Amino acid sequence: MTPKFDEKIEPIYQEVLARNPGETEFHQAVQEVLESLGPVLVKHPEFADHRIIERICEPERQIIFRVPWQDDKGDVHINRGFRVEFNSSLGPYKGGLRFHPSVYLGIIKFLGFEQIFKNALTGMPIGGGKGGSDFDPKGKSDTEIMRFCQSFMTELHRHLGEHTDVPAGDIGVGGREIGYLFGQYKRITNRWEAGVLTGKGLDWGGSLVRTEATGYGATFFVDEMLKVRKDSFEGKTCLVSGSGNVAIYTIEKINELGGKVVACSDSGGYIYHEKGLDLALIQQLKEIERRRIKDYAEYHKDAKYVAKGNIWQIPCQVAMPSATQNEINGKDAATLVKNGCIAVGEGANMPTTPEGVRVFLEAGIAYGPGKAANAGGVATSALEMQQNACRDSWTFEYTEKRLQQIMQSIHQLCYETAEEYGTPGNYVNGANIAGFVRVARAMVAFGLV
Ligand SMILES: NC(=O)C1=CN([C@@H]2O[C@H](COP(=O)(O)OP(=O)(O)OC[C@H]3O[C@@H](n4cnc5c(N)ncnc54)[C@H](OP(=O)(O)O)[C@@H]3O)[C@@H](O)[C@H]2O)C=CC1
Ligand SMILES: O=C(O)CCC(=O)C(=O)O
Repeated sequence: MTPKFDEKIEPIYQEVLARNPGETEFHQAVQEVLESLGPVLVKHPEFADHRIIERICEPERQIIFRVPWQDDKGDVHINRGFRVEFNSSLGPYKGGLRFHPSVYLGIIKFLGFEQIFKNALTGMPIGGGKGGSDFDPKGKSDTEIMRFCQSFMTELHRHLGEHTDVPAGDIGVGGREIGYLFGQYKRITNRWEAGVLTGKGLDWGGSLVRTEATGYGATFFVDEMLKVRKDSFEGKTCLVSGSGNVAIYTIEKINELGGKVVACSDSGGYIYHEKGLDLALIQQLKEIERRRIKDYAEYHKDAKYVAKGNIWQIPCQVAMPSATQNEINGKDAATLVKNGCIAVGEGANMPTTPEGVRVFLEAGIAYGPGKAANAGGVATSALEMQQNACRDSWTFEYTEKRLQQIMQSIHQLCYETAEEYGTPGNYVNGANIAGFVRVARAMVAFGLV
């Protein structure tokens, strides 16, 4: 599909393609933002004078390193580690670490690029970065995970600091991995520096609600989009892809708001349970036993497991992709719309292809892009940093209220910005423009750095 750029922006995009060959996910993330920015340059010619778009597309720093580790049999393995410190205009680099065999520089750069604008939308003092490794945690023992994390942090620690760069989790990195990473950071630096990582355990500097935050936040965002349409989750049939951290807490909050989630998935296939998913069972299988979603059907004979099935073919009113990038293509989007879907909220990062995004926008459904809808995770990480800075810990109720207010204000900002720029209801434009303008203003203020 041909991208639609303003004539001043087309050459910038061509330059990004030429300078970053083969990084298709990064190209896609840049395309999506740049398509929104034409009217911004008309309103703010100073951004063009300062070549803000060109500068924002170039990471401030990219770190690639070797991660050697030993498995339980004593065999040696070599993985590759990454940290892309993309933009520190609004605060220290902030963004998760992904451990997955598909990871390469193009994935980390797309995630880091998205993170710049997402973090700006939160209104909190955090810049954008992302990292990870092509290490596959699946099927590894706890001791293998520990040795890998220790080796990864042995290199990464020199680039981190509470005022410099603050990682957290993403796919394949949860509380267990953050524990091993924090332990190694503490050991190497001889500093108990809580603010250097977020997603920590509650006994050692973590924040209540950080575990739930991305899923809860995405659900709050969809709730706001529904309110604009004088609607709610009450009685809605919903699909949530994935069955990891984001998916689980999306399901929990949808249930609380009166919706019914009938299907979720993992990379093996999806489970369909017409009367509504048994969330306690999913948590037991995924969070505790680290099993596959197909095992759900062993416990519920009226549920159906479809190996390699396409979850988006199930009729629903609300869809919340919460697994990975490009999981909804143009055809899936058209199927969702045809089957009566009225709202899509992206818990995952860039889960919809550009063709899919176009289908949703043309259909006029409520479509909340990831950089706005899933910002609750990183926003609550920033709340964790605030608690660490004042050596405090807040209650669940207070922290969740703060999260909800942040999601409401992100929704409002995207909604109003879309209107201001002549595309009412287009949250893609609203999020891209509002996030970009915040970062661009700071970059102009700093001069040429
Ligand atoms: N954790 C957070 O706070 C935030 C996460 N996100 C985004 O949310 C998404 C999910 O992250 P999170 O829940 O933390 O990760 P988890 O590792 O906890 O869960 C990921 C889930 O997605 C599935 N999945 C991953 N890759 C693929 C794939 N290639 N094809 C099909 N299914 C896949 C996994 O299945 P399997 O186990 O079979 O691989 C698993 O069910 C990601 O896009 C992440 O970037 C966004 C904001 C914050
Ligand atoms: O909490 C964080 O710092 C990172 C969250 C994240 O990786 C994301 O928003 O995609």
